[in-house]
Amino acid sequence: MAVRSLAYIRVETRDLAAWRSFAEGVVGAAATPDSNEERLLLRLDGRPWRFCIEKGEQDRYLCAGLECPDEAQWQATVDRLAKAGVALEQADAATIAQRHVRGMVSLADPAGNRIELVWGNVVAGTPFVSPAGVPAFVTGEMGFGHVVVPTNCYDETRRFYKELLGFGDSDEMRVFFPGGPEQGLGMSFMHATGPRHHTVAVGEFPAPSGLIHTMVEVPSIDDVGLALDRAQAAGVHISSTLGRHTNDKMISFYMRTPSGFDIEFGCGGAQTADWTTVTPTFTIKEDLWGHTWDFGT
Ligand SMILES: Cc1ccc(O)c(O)c1CC[C@@H]1C(=O)CC[C@]2(C)C(=O)CC[C@@H]12
Ligand SMILES: [Fe+2]
Repeated sequence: MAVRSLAYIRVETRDLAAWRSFAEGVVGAAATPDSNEERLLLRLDGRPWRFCIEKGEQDRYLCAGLECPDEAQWQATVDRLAKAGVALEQADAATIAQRHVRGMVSLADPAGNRIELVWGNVVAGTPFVSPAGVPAFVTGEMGFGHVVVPTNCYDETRRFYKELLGFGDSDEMRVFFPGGPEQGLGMSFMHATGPRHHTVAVGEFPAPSGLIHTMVEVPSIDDVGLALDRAQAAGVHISSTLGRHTNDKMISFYMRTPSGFDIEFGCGGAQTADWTTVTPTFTIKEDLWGHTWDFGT
């Protein structure tokens, strides 16, 4: 009765052309033939798409597609949410077809972050070919990566993911900013049932775009370095230099998307096959090395 992975995200943008050149030329995602002036669908793997970028009036993150492994687990999770009094919106057939899933309800977490709870593994049937030569993205049963969402009600938001969506604690930390609160700002990294270290993290930070960042993973450090070269050549804002996180051991850098949030681009993230074998950590130094931040404007 739990979420296994991050299936997709949806994003709104005023500038679809900017997103297309960023996604294809820098990230190395592949725009699908279904893309048009209203909607850019981006592949990272054998799924029909992982990012849906929609033309709109604002630049902002819309929602995460969180996936249950099968219909029974999805239904049990939906029932638990309903019993807890969470407002659920049943998706119609057209929406389910557009998302390339088998079932979907939409809802919000206590901080107002939108979630589409889905099930179904639709296979595109054509190979993923990166236009930037990325050999592959590390996805599969781990999902495509993670999202870090903002919250102004930290404890309640953590409880929601753990008690209602079946997440477990991987790591917690307090982040100290100059002029920030003395007790620091909370960050909570939570795992779904899949092996990825965290699928959702919540941070006590504001995020005007709606998202702090989303992460994609590639097989090797050279794939990360080549992406950093492409980002710098394209004049993309580098939000953080290369570094290695203490908690999930990922080596990554962060860059600014046209919608104002960051993409973390990394490799070497820790995986756990059996979550009963690990004790959640509390990290007091965020990085083993690197990750110097430039939050920009
Ligand atoms: C610390 C950490 C561990 C694993 C991750 O996948 C990960 O993204 C992070 C960094 C989280 C976090 C952030 O995203 C925004 C800027 C933050 C708050 C910092 O200034 C330090 C930690 C950073
Ligand atoms: Fe991250």
